[in-house]
Formats: sequence, structure tokens, C-alpha cells
Amino acid sequence: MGASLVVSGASKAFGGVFAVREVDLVVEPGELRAVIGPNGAGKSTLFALIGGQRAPDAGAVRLDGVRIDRLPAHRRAQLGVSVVFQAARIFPRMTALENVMVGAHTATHAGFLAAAVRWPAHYRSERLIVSRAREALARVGLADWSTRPAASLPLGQQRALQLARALCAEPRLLLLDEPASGLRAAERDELAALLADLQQEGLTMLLVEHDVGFVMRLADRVTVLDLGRVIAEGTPAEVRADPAVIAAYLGDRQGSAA
Ligand SMILES: Nc1ncnc2c1ncn2[C@@H]1O[C@H](COP(=O)(O)OP(=O)(O)OP(=O)(O)O)[C@@H](O)[C@H]1O
Repeated sequence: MGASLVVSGASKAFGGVFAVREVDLVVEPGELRAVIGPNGAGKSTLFALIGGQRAPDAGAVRLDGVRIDRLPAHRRAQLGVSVVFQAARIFPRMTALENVMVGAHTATHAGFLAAAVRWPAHYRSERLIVSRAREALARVGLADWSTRPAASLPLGQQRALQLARALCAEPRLLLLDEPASGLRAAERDELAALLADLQQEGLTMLLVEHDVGFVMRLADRVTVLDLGRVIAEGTPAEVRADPAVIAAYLGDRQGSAA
């Protein structure tokens, strides 16, 4: 089961300008929450405050009640926060399976050590990693691609590969940064189906997304940021009808609202 995520009063400024300003966010266990907003709204910054790529100037981030906002990203990973970044962070010449195995080694160091203690011989934990990596690949529909070099996978599959790597760490909170970006329509549909499966399994997910249409059909609830503040929150239907949201998007140069 997924963890709860509570962000309270989180702020982060760059050169005196607030990117995120007094943001409160409560994500229930098993919820799929989308964070949307026009360009420069503070989505990436909020994402980084939760994932640990940045520390807030003020406020707190709690995972199942435990404060994580002062911890470096790798410690948060050990506590169950897994991140899928927008830019593919793959090792292009390594196989798909090896890419996922690297994730299992780095992201779950604590789990890995515990496994090493439980399993006397090192090679047995190595075997454990291989079997977990295979499981994760199968879970995202990449079982047949395991021996292919990662660079040979189409973008949609590369994104799924990153998802497999994140899942290998057995996350309690999965953070996805613009997972649909750059994907073709069919790939987007596959990704949506995959995320819906994880949602069914009760994993807590927070995704930051530019593609409003993509999140509107997936998210349990949507949080809308504008100029660093939460301007609306609710079900996709509520948010879509909210005048403040419509106004914020009309003011956006790209006018990317659904
Ligand atoms: N490292 C930084 N240094 C200075 N300003 C920054 C930095 N990162 C973000 N900002 C500023 O903070 C604000 C919020 O940026 P952020 O990238 O979090 O928004 P966003 O909603 O993710 O935008 P986009 O949809 O365009 O990616 C913007 O005004 C941005 O210029």
C-alpha cells in the first residue's frame, strides 16, 4: 500500500522570487494526484522539494508522518520515494534488464543491505536483484525487451523502462515528472493504462504534467498551481470548471489547457 504525502507551508524562492509559495498538499495513500499549472507555475520546483532534489526554504514534507524535507534524495529513496524523471536517465548501451538492475542497486541500498544480511552469499542477493528486475520489466510490459540495448527502445518503452527501475525500489510514493511528454498518442495510452494498473494496486503517485488532457482522465484529484501558489484543487471535473483555473490558463502564452 502506498504512503501518505503531506506538504505543509512549503516555500522556495530563487533570487528573492518565490517559485513555490506556502503550498499545502495532502495526498492520501493510494491516490493518484496530478499537479498542473501554466508555464513557470512552480510544478518542477514543488516536485523537487518532494523528491529531494531541492530543500524548501520553509515548510515541511512528510511521508507517512515522517519529515523528509531535510533529507537528501537517496535517503528519501530508501524511505520509499521513487522518482521518474522526464529526461531519460538510462545507460544506452546496457540492456533493459541491466538498466533496471542498476536502479535496484542504487535506489534500494538499505533494502539491498538488509537482503545481503539475510542471504549469506552475495551471489544470492545478486540473483534476487535479477529476479526483481525481471519482475519489474514484466510489470511494465517489457519482458520481451530485456536483452535489448536500452538505446534501441522507442521513447515510450524507455519511459516504461524508467518506470520499471523506479518500481524495482518497491516505492510507497512514486513521483513522475511530465511522464507523457514527447510520447506519441498510442504510447501515451499505454502509459496511462500502466499508471491505472499501479493505481489499482494502491500505489500513491504524484505526477506533474503539462499535458492537461492526459492527467484529467487518470487523476483522482488535481492540484493547480499558478505563480507558486495552489489556486485550485479537486476532482478533474471540478478543476476543469473552476474559473480561477480557466483564467490562469488563458493567461498562459501556450494556452495549453484541455
Ligand atoms: N534554478 C532556478 N533559478 C532561478 N529561478 C528558477 C529556478 N528554477 C525555477 N525558477 C523560477 O521559478 C518559477 C517556477 O519554475 P518551475 O520550473 O518550478 O515552474 P514549472 O511550473 O515547472 O514551469 P514549466 O511548466 O515551464 O516547466 C519560474 O519563475 C522559474 O523561472
